[in-house]
Amino acid sequence: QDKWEISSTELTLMKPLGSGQFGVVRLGKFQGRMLVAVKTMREGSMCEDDFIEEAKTMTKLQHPNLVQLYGVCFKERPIQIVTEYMCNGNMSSYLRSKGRELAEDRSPLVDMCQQVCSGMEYLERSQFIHRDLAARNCLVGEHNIVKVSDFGLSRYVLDDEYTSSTGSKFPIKWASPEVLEFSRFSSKSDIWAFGILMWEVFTLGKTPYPNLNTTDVVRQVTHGKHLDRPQRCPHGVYRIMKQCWEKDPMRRPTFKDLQGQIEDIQEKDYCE
Ligand SMILES: Cn1cc(-c2ccnc(-n3ncc4cc(C(C)(C)C)cc(F)c4c3=O)c2CO)cc(Nc2ccncn2)c1=O
Repeated sequence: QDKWEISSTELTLMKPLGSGQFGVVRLGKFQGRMLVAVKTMREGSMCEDDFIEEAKTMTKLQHPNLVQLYGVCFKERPIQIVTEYMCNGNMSSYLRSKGRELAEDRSPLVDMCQQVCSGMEYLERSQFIHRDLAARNCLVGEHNIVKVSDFGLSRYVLDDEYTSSTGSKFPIKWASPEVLEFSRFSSKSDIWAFGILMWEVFTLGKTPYPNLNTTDVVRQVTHGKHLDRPQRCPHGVYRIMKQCWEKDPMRRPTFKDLQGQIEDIQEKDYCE
């Protein structure tokens, strides 16, 4: 039995944590002691065989700012995906509920962006594309620890409403021009999404392009019109967001570049 294969006898399922793209996710116990999250795949929601093949690679992606994939139960169907547990849920809800406290001093907000950037820099270095980076797909643990979650899983979603760029569930507001026009995903389209995520952080979890419908968002993005600077967002931070929204993917920074720029802001903030 490979390390990444988990037997259902090693799992005890507990309270539901919510339902995601593939069905219910529950809190669980692994080997009777370690708290984990268990996704039980809803029939027909995922291309399971392709995912099981890829799971070996994904368990090897290990970083302090990535939600760790521990393994998969696939001997019985539906398959169950077992990951690290993050006690404070997704970052979007966390920003909307706890954002006030965070915004008293701006550094926790910059720090959350820096953590996501660090996890994404590791994925970039590993030539791994997230494809659906957004605050809702990051999770929060103790002490404002933030980790990137569900990276790469969108490749296995069978729901056309989500996968097709004209589908009702497609994340239009996080999509770069080349993704909207040609479905061309890359680490540079992850960079675009990271800029949108930074805007989510500094608006404490607002939905981007408020009051705009899909057609208007696509028109604005393809015509190079960007989100405005959020009220509580320092100009230095907004300059970073705008780099992520260069129309030409090759003119966007790398996550490595962004890591350095965000660290410079943190040092400047602390020295002020
Ligand atoms: C690991 N983990 C997962 C979740 C959790 C719960 C429900 N849905 C989800 N989601 N959310 C989003 C999601 C998105 C995808 C895309 C393919 C990228 C579209 C694929 C998924 F499979 C999920 C999923 O399963 C998650 C995220 O995978 C919640 C946790 N924690 C808490 C804690 C307190 N309250 C609520 N949740 C936790 O620790």
